[in-house]
Amino acid sequence: MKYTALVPVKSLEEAKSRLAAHLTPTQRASLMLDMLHHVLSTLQESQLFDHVSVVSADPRVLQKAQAWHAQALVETQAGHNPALTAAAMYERQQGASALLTISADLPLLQVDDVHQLVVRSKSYDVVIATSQDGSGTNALLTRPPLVLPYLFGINSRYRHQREAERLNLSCSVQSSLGLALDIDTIEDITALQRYEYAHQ
Ligand SMILES: Nc1nc2c(ncn2[C@@H]2O[C@H](COP(=O)(O)OP(=O)(O)OP(=O)(O)O)[C@@H](O)[C@H]2O)c(=O)[nH]1
Ligand SMILES: C=C(OP(=O)(O)O)C(=O)O
Repeated sequence: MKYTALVPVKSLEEAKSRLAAHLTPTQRASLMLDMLHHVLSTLQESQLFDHVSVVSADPRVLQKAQAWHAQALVETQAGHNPALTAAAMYERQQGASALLTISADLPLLQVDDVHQLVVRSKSYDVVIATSQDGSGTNALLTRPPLVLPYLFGINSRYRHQREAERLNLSCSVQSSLGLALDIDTIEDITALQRYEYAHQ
């Protein structure tokens, strides 16, 4: 079984747009890259993946991805779902038998979170890791790749679950702090700072 991980990253100028009122463009780009570095390091440290890829339209992101020992995939189809679909087709061609798609903005992600996802995927076709409010998808592990179409966007957790049901795929939902706390809003940054203060 060849597990591969795929991390989609928006162009830095557009990333973290919900933080535009609070952070300068330089701060947003550097926050994004710091979080990406953490996610890539955690995936690599887990030693669960044949390799880790980053798909982005941004040359700066792709350059960093390579420097951090990930494979850089140029976004050939614009937008979150099309970019992932094209990249997943490529990974499938390269022999991936299971594919984890995971957000780049998970600063509390730990090896154990990733380990649990992979363990669960041995018994299910699809594993979904939810965002904090339960409505989004922060990670999606499918075996084989593309057995479920990517439906990221509003209420994607429910849309992925319903589509899995429609396609008669077994599906499990996982929630853990490391997978749930994605940094989108100023409230998320406050929650992260509180967590770090309490655990320092
Ligand atoms: N390659 C690629 N990745 C994307 C695209 N849209 C979103 N992502 C990535 O998908 C994950 C979740 O993205 P969002 O939370 O929607 O976007 P964001 O930049 O983090 O935040 P907002 O701009 O505030 O929506 C992050 O890793 C993003 O970088 C896209 O069009 N192309
Ligand atoms: C973050 C999500 O999607 P998008 O990036 O497309 O808004 C999601 O589906 O939880």
